[in-house]
Amino acid sequence: MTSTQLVEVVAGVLVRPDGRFLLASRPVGKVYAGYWEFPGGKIEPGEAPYAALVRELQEELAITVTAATPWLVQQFVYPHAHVRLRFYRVSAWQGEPQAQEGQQLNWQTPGQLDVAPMLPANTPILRALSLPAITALTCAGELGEDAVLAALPARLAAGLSLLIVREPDYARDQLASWVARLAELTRPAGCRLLVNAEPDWLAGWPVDGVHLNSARLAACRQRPDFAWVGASAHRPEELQHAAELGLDYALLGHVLPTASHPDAPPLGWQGLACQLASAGPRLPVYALGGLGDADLPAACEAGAHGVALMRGAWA
Ligand SMILES: Nc1nc2c([nH]c(=O)n2[C@H]2C[C@H](O)[C@@H](COP(=O)(O)OP(=O)(O)OP(=O)(O)O)O2)c(=O)[nH]1
Repeated sequence: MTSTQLVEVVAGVLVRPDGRFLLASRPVGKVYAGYWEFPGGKIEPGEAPYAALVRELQEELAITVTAATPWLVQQFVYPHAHVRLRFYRVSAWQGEPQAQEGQQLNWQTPGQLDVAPMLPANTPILRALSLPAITALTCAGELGEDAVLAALPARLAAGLSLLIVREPDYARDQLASWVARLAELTRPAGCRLLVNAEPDWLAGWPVDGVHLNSARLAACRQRPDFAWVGASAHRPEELQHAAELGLDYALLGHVLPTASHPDAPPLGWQGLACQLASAGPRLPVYALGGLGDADLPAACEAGAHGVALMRGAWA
């Protein structure tokens, strides 16, 4: 095998209801033996990716997958092969995973990995796993700051861990004081706070990162220097650009009719699924636009990482 051949691989991220996910060690005799990976393996000639996933997890873990959705796609050049990895999130299966090939199995908590070493291609996957399924965007310009602040504690109590401040009509000083008010609630709750603004504005603000609107994303040539960086996208090419910059997530929409874009037709769930399939998302993508908590299963079914709620977060 030469490194110019593209080897197609599927891998399953088994996620339990408590949020923990399964890793397996690569057995003796395989390349990178002893490294940790997500269970899976090579797609056979003529085999559909989903069928390969079901087969591999049956062979390696003796389980039958009953619910899995496409998630991220990564390419990586190893000395032994150039691989394209299709990761699925597996949310339901029959049987209890049991190592069939002498591998070790270990359930891990997102963001708190305690096994090593991990296959190098998987680093972005582990970071993506620490992003929540539901994120929220503020819209205080429309609803009023007090309405958002009144609803925020319940959101934080329900596990909100990524809040994006989006106030396109705020001047810099107004935005700074709004962010400070929000940080008083988000900081103690361990919720990351990102702001949709000029990255230069945020020096010294109590934030964890920046969110680029699509115009800033288009102009961006290098990842801004923040712990967390996301962006808004409307087309597959913008998702690709965000991935090439090494951003942590993208928002894609609008999926359903929304007051933010009254004149533009919504993508719909089918349109979202088509865009995600054509982009082969290399970073987690949140569906955005006219959505509520109840839309999470449809978003995941379409291949999104989760949902981004705006008005639907504060109702
Ligand atoms: N299964 C799996 N493979 C991964 C992950 N990350 C990653 O870079 N890879 C790479 C390692 C290998 O080069 C390739 C998978 O090939 P493999 O040798 O494990 O495939 P297989 O289970 O079909 O094994 P074999 O029958 O060919 O021996 O993908 C991952 O998380 N899971």
